Amino acid sequence: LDRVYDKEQKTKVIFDELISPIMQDIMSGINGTIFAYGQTSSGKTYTMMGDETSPGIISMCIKSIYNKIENTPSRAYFVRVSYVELYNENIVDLLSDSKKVLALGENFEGDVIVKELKEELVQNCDDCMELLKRGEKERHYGSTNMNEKSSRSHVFFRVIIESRDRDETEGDAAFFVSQLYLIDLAGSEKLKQTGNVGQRATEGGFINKSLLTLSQVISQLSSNSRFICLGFFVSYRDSKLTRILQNSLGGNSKTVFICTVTPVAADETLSTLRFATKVKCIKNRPVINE
Ligand SMILES: Nc1ncnc2c1ncn2[C@@H]1O[C@H](COP(=O)(O)OP(=O)(O)OP(=O)(O)O)[C@@H](O)[C@H]1O
Repeated sequence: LDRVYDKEQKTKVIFDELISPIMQDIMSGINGTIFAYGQTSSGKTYTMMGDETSPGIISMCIKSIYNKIENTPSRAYFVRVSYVELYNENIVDLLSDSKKVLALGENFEGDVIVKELKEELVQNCDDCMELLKRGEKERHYGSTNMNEKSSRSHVFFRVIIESRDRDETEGDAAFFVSQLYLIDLAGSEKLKQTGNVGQRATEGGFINKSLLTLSQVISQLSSNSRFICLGFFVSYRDSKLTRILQNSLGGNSKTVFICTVTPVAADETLSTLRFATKVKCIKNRPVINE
């Protein structure tokens, strides 16, 4: 693995050591993805969202983006944000008042997109944080025996950054376009440990199934990494989670997986570490999107 952090380490250290270099690239047209992956109650949401005393990775990324914008007056930046939840295999826009279930499709370049997804143009750091909070209120959380406030869905906060040199005339200017995906996955869970029944058990079933597909895709990518360019089969289509993440997992993105573990269950820790080891073998091919 690239780094191992113990429980004393602050999220800020992870940001400085692993995420900060990606933030430089994001501002220059290279896509980035940051995942939190691990069993239930191991600290994924704590790491990504933070709490009153410790800011999370997402707010640090937002601050870093606007810091960079303020310090680069020679370029004009346009920032758009979307926030999506995948709950029981249904995609819902957390920033839209309508709770309509959205479909997946492909754009002209063949990249997977969420159809009819609202993208908000954001002018400053405070507005962006406000959107994050607004979406956060709409997310599905629920109480289980393992975690009083357990994420019942996977959530994808996406920031799209376009920029051009202010000296060039608008029509002729080359645009950099990059997207940063910040993803808080729901955690794998065992019925015996969570004590879930009814709706919670149904949610747990969907969570485990999508994570299993993610794990299979990671296995295929890690063992066939050299052959992907030759069209090796990868089962992205087996779940919406892996379809949405197609580009971030085996394509044009610099991707960081933060894998969280807890001593509560040793076998789950082992499986998370195996997953992390496989992820480390995947070779993406990020390019500047101009
Ligand atoms: N590094 C940490 N320092 C202090 N508290 C933490 C830390 N990591 C997690 N916690 C606390 O542990 C509890 C579980 O964490 P969290 O909800 O982030 O887990 P999770 O992996 O997102 O779980 P789930 O998959 O069920 O949503 C929370 O009360 C959280 O505040």
